[in-house]
Amino acid sequence: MATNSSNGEHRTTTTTTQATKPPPLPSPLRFSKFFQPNMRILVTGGAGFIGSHLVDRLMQNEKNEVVVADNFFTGSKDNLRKWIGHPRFELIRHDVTEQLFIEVDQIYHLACPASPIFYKYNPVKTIKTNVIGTLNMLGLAKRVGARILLTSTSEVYGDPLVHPQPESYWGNVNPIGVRSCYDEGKRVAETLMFDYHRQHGIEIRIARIFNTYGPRMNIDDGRVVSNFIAQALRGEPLTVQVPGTQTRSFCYVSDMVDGLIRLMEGENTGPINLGNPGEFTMIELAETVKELINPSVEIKMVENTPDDPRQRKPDITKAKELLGWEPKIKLRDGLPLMEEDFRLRLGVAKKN
Ligand SMILES: NC(=O)c1ccc[n+]([C@@H]2O[C@H](COP(=O)([O-])OP(=O)(O)OC[C@H]3O[C@@H](n4cnc5c(N)ncnc54)[C@H](O)[C@@H]3O)[C@@H](O)[C@H]2O)c1
Ligand SMILES: O=c1ccn([C@@H]2O[C@H](COP(=O)(O)OP(=O)(O)O[C@H]3OC[C@@H](O)[C@H](O)[C@H]3O)[C@@H](O)[C@H]2O)c(=O)[nH]1
Repeated sequence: MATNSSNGEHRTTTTTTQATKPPPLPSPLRFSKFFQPNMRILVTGGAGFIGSHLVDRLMQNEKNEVVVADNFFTGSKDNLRKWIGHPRFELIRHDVTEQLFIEVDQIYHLACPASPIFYKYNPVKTIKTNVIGTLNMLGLAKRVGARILLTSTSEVYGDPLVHPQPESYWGNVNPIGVRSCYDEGKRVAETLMFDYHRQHGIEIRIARIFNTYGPRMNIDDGRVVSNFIAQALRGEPLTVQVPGTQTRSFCYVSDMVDGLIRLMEGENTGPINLGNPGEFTMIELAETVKELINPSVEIKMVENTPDDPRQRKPDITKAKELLGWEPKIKLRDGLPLMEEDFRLRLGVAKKN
């Protein structure tokens, strides 16, 4: 340290770089227990839509122990019903804006509301979840030497001026808009991931997820696929927000989980786009849902919300080359699988 007080100011300059401390060894007791997992995995946000499907897949490996930390803001214990009480599974009611002290080998950090309605509900909390939550999970990763994967988002590209979006595109985001608690929050989360990687040698992985859909989405989640399916089953008009020509690319959840696990297990930090490159306007989506689920339903144009991105489609060249991953399930095949789940939950039987 050097102190300069020649002009009355006290400036401190650090001249030494801090050496990275190796993580502590796991507790010796860990290896004296009857069951020895190969891997103890933390899934934050594991009670949510993507998180609970990820947990299902991770639990299939009998050498994994899975710990879920969730504050149940948009997630539910119901999504994890089949694992509660299982000896390799633990569920903790925990808010990631608070520190968490546990011993794990990998962290899938998903905790964050994802539907615009929910992330805009309490924007200050959303940005805290993204920034403080990610900081806390990186602190945990540093303390125990765990590898950490962040589920970032296509929203980091904002209202993109490059189409389709490659990972090298820096985006077009409104930093003071109503979506910024989420998209700027995720951008800071990505920055934190890379700074911990460069400064502390933490093993990081970043997935930029594009719109994902499937069973277990909240019925009143507010996102477009769940809205249209619920509306079609209830016989209500499908609400297309104007202009209706805005596009999205929809990935079925099992493909997404496959991509996330490949990214975690592979050698690349990312960011890597994970999404289905099939691109649809919202009018096309409404027409497809109408045709497949309820041809008698009406399509109604309604008001939109500010800063809605006009187009979105992932360039998945990197995912193909680096992870050997590409989605298998087309929209027309995925929608009926989600319809089945929504019918059961809404109690609407299929007419023959
Ligand atoms: N589904 C998509 O289309 C999509 C697209 C891009 C990115 N993502 C990202 O993937 C992740 C999962 O999304 P999802 O669709 O499953 O959403 P979701 O809302 O179903 O799940 C989010 C989970 O995080 C929990 N959570 C929220 N805030 C928390 C907090 N402060 N502490 C602890 N838990 C908290 C919720 O209760 C919920 O269980 C999110 O990080 C989201 O940003 C999703
Ligand atoms: O009822 C509806 C709901 C939505 N929409 C439109 O559908 C499009 C998609 O909206 P959604 O609410 O499903 O989601 P968005 O694409 O805006 O954001 C999504 O993508 C990126 C993720 O990070 C977010 O978590 C996710 O919500 C928007 O253009 C919206 O205007 C409708 O036309 N009708």
